[in-house]
Amino acid sequence: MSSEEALSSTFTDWLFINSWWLLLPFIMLIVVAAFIVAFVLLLYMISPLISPKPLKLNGAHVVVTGGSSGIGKCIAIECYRQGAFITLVARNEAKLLQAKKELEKFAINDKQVVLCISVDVSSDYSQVESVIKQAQEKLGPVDMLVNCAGLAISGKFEDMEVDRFKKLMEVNYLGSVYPTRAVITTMKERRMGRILFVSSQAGQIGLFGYTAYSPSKFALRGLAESLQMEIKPYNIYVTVAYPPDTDTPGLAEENKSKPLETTLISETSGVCQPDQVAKIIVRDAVQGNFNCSVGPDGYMLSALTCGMSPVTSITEGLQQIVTMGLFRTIALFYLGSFDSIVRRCMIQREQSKAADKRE
Ligand SMILES: NC(=O)C1=CN([C@@H]2O[C@H](COP(=O)(O)OP(=O)(O)OC[C@H]3O[C@@H](n4cnc5c(N)ncnc54)[C@H](OP(=O)(O)O)[C@@H]3O)[C@@H](O)[C@H]2O)C=CC1
Ligand SMILES: CCCCCCCCCCCCCCCC(=O)[C@@H](N)CO
Repeated sequence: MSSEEALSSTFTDWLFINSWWLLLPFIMLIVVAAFIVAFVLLLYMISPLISPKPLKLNGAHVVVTGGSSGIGKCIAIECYRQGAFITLVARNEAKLLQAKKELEKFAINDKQVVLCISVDVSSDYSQVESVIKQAQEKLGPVDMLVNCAGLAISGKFEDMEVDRFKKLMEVNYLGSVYPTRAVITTMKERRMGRILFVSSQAGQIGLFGYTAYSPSKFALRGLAESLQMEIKPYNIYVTVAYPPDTDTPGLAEENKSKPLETTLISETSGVCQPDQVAKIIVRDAVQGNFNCSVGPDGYMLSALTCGMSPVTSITEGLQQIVTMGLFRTIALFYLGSFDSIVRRCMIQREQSKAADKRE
């Protein structure tokens, strides 16, 4: 072998060895991609295992706080129509009796019972505990608890009386903690149950006028996430519902003192009918979905704000992964338009104030 030949053969060897190295990143890429595909397929395969078994409402005992009016009443009707036994909880007895009458029109068999209990869910835990005990003695253990009693007050931060901040936390947050605390032990013993919290779209985003209301609805999400992690092994499923403005006596009352900005911003997702909202909420609670949104804006908001919340179906998880960036882009436009509403209202107010002074 001439020295020239020897040189070229070492060069080919060198190239051969090095071209393998060059291929390595591609091989790794293919292996990683194969792993991802296999992982997704595996998740799909086990998805029926992680989706809870739907709750049978027929013959179940459903307790609805705030069940004498609005969304709560419609949720109670929806469950009653599917054969449930209902306990309505609220303060005003006349309204409770009126709601009971309305519910009874939807009976599907003659065994069904509607029980009314008058109590303030937010003031004293021992009272709430004792009325839940009464209800369980009469209609059996609670299969589903619907925390819907709530109050909305809107107004500018500096106009809001300071005690309103406390009031809203008491009714909307503690008023959901107490009934939940009162049913949870029995549910864990029975290894079954559903807990529903009615939050609001204002529990997903903070908006002008909701400095007191929004935090009380955000709090429910924190409670729900923590609680779900504790009770999932006991086969108990938590649902948080985030409705938009819904045509109820509660909304009519809130509208009497709503700032113009809040009205204009809330109009984005329109006004829903309580029976439609109730149907969606009951369906999600029965299925054991953690998240329950209403309408297209609600869907986008929920995907956008899912954070580390539990996922109840693989499809939901995949949808969140794929849509989040797009929805954030859309959200930036919404935020821009909300800012301009607020600025326009401010300028208008200042102009009319100046005009008043001149007169
Ligand atoms: N309507 C809407 O636009 C939206 C409402 N929501 C939420 O949905 C829930 C229901 O709202 P909506 O149907 O409009 O409200 P309504 O005012 O129509 O009904 C509220 C119900 O809660 C009861 N309630 C209020 N405070 C207490 C209390 N301290 N103890 C026991 N019961 C109480 C009321 O009865 P009583 O006064 O006799 O006690 C009534 O039955 C609320 O949590 C609200 O924040 C969320 C998004 C939108
Ligand atoms: C991709 C991003 C989409 C963004 C959509 C934003 C929509 C904002 C509308 C918020 C409406 C708030 C309703 C509060 C209702 C309520 O709880 C009270 N009325 C109770 O009485």
